[in-house]
Amino acid sequence: MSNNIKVVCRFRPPNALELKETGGESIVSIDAEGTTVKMKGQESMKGPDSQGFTFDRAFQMDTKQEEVFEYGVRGIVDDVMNGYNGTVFAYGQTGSGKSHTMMGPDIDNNELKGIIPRITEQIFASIMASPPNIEYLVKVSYMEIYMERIRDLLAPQNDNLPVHEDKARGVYVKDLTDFYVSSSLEVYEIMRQGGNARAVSATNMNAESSRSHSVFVITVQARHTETGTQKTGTLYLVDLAGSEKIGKTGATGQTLEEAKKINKSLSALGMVINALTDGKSSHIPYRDSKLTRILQESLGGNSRTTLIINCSPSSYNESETLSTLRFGMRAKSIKNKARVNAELSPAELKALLKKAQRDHANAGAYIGLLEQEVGIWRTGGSVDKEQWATMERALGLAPGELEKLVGPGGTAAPPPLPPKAQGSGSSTPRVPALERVGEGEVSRPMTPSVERDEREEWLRRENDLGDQLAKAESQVIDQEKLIRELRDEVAALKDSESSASNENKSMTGELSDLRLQLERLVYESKEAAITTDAMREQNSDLAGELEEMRKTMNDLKLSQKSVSQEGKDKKKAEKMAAMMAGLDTGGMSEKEAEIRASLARLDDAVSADRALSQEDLALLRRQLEESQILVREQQDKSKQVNEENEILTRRKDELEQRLATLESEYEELLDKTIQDDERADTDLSANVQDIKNKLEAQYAMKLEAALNDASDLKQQLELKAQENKSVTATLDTLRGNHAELERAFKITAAGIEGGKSLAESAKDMERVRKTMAAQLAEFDTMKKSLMRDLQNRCEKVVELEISLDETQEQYKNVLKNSNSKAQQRKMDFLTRNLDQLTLVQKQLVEQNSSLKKDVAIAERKLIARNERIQNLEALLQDAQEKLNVQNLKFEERLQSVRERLDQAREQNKNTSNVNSNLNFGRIAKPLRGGGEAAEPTSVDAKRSSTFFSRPGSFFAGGGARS
Ligand SMILES: Nc1ncnc2c1ncn2[C@@H]1O[C@H](COP(=O)(O)OP(=O)(O)OP(=O)(O)O)[C@@H](O)[C@H]1O
Repeated sequence: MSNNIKVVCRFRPPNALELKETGGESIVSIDAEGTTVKMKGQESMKGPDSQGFTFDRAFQMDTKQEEVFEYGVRGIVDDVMNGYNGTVFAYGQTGSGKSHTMMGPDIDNNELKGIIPRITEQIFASIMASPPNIEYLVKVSYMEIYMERIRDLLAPQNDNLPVHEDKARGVYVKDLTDFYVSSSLEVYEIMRQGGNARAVSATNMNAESSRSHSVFVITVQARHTETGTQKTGTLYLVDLAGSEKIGKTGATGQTLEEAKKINKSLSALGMVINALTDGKSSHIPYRDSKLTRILQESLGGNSRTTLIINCSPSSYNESETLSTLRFGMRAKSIKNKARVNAELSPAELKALLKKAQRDHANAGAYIGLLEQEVGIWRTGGSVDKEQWATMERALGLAPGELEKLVGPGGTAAPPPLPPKAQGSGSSTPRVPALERVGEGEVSRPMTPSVERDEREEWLRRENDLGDQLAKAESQVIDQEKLIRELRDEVAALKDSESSASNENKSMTGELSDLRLQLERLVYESKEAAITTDAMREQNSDLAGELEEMRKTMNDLKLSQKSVSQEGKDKKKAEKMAAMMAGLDTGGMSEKEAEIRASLARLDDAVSADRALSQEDLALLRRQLEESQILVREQQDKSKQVNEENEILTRRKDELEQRLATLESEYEELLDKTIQDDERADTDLSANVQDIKNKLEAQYAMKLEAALNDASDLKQQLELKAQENKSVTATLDTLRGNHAELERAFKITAAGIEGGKSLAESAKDMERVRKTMAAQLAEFDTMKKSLMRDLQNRCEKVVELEISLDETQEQYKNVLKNSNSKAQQRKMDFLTRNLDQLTLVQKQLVEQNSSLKKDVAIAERKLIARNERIQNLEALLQDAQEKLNVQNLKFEERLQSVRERLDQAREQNKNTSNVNSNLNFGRIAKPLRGGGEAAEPTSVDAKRSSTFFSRPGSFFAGGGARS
């Protein structure tokens, strides 16, 4: 039965972009019948396009989903339920509303849901309404054609399925997973699962644009449970990829490749339509693309097909809309030959067998007759023309009877055996479908120039080749993937190699830098050593200078000391002079001289035996008185000396006490000064310590000297006491002498007065004289010793005073040390000098040590760097070795990955039938309706049940509507 493709056109409302670009103005007008579309755009006004495009139906922008379904699709679903194949195509540019039409924006929304949900619902509604003696099996599959590869969306790992064709099934996709479904919800779930697996890539025109063709297949098998007859209707729901020109999508690179391939299948579709409609092509290029190959039956074959062309009403997409409308127009004239896909029941098969057996028996009888005739002819005999072997004669029919049976112009096909020849004689009804099978009628377009007998073999071979091709393609793809991975790996390795070489370079650079640094360090080290030596020399020079300065300082100190000693001596001499000046020895000497002169005169008088004159006596008396006065004076002086001695002793004690006080004060002050100095400058602590030590040494010396002096003074005091005693004794003696002199004078005076002899007087005088002389000598000696003693004492006192002065001076100096500016300056100067010297020395020492350290560090660094260089070289070598090892490992791993991949593929193939998410659909679920066979509820129900409600009607050809 021939039927044209139904083409409907649907316009969508202008989208945001179009509103923005053109203000939403529509350039489309549809006539009152709703069949002809006219475009008002510039391009459309030229040529035949200006006449408009007439379709089965043209839908306005505001057409409801239901309307499109009712007009364009419902009939096809009915036919599918009746065992016909059906196809619904959605064609149009990206964003023209294909998905909107096919699926709809919301499955659960009654108004908005698209064709596919409505089809699903209608199928199950029809099943529910069908009589219970018809058993249905509904199964679905979902695939995508992307980049000329068929991917199973319900088992996405199968991404390059081959297309097969055989006599029984026609064209089909091998190994495509199908799921049995028993409700719309299950269908939706499967669609969702498949939709998730779709390859979607955004383009500039529509963010949700799909650049793959999707094909949703619903197969409905209906089996009459009583007769066993079965028919199968397959519905293809095809959402084609965007038909726009590549330039407009802004596709480049990979997307451009995709677009080209997609366009290849779309242009193949166009070529097929052209070939089908131009009326002269003997070859239809179905095999040019996977899409046209799968849809071979839908285009010019065994299918009821509706093409929905989706268009934009805006001038912005005018050229795309025009090309879409032209496509629709061309497709409109395609003629299909839809037929029911029925399978023979056992009874039909039996009838067929019987017919074949009968034909065989007829042929056998005819052959036997012919052989008989041939035998006659061969033996030279002849057979009358009337007796020639014919089928009629073989079958025992009257002449012309066979023609009556098969009809005029019939073929030489043997007529059915007469009832007698049919054995049982049971009548088998004529089955047109069986006759078609017997006649080899095939509604599918046949491959030209291939003999029908060879066709099966040819298809088998083609299928095998298709399998091999798919396998090879998969292998190629895998290989390409592998190559890509290997390329990536190689690139990564190259990168790592280049980075390693860069690292190597940088390390080499670093190495050379390090070497340079090393050389520089060696050079610097040498220089430092030289500098150190020079510094050492300078240091020793400076140490010498320091030593000299110290010596000079000591000399200066000594000279200062000697100067002060000289001054001290001078001072001492002066003091001694002043002290000694106080001691009036001259008077005594004069008196002594006078006494001595008187004694000499007395001696002279005694020796001359002359009597002493009154003058002499008066003189003697006077001298005696004077002597007495002198003695008294001497006594006074002695007393005075004693007193002075006591005073001196006291003063000495005082001085000693003061010295002790001063010493303690000095110590305190020294400590204080040192502490102050230490606090003020801890760096000077060493110097202060030096000074302190020196001062302490000086102090110890002075203390020792003072103690020595004190002990000397004690000794001298003892001596003095002894001398005092001796002076006292002398004084006593002198007193005795004086008393004796007085007595002698009295005697003399009495003698003179009493008339004693001169001789006695002379003797007495002599005695007195001798005594006096002895006493004088004694006195002289004593005087000398006293003078010596006095001088010594004076010296000691002076020394003590000087020592005291010095101590005071020192004390003052110490005081000044903290106060005196000059001293401070001097001290500061000296300290500075000392500091500077110390600093210089320190610096030199530090420089020296730092240089030594630097040299040591440099040497260490050098060693470390050398080690690092060696390490780095070793690491580099290691890395290269590792790289090689890794390379080998990688290759091994790659090999194992390949093997595992192959294994996984194998397993996948085996397990592809198991889908955890869709585990409800792998078992056939026969569905039976609860509808009344005799009273169908609707036209559709009628359609779906006509077949089986009247068994005879099946064989009478419950044909699809044309
Ligand atoms: N008839 C319509 N009524 C209202 N909106 C529509 C209609 N047709 C399409 N649209 C809207 O236009 C936009 C694009 O539609 P859709 O996605 O169906 O285009 P498409 O042709 O399937 O695109 P693609 O080729 O990318 O799949 C969507 O937002 C959709 O809702």
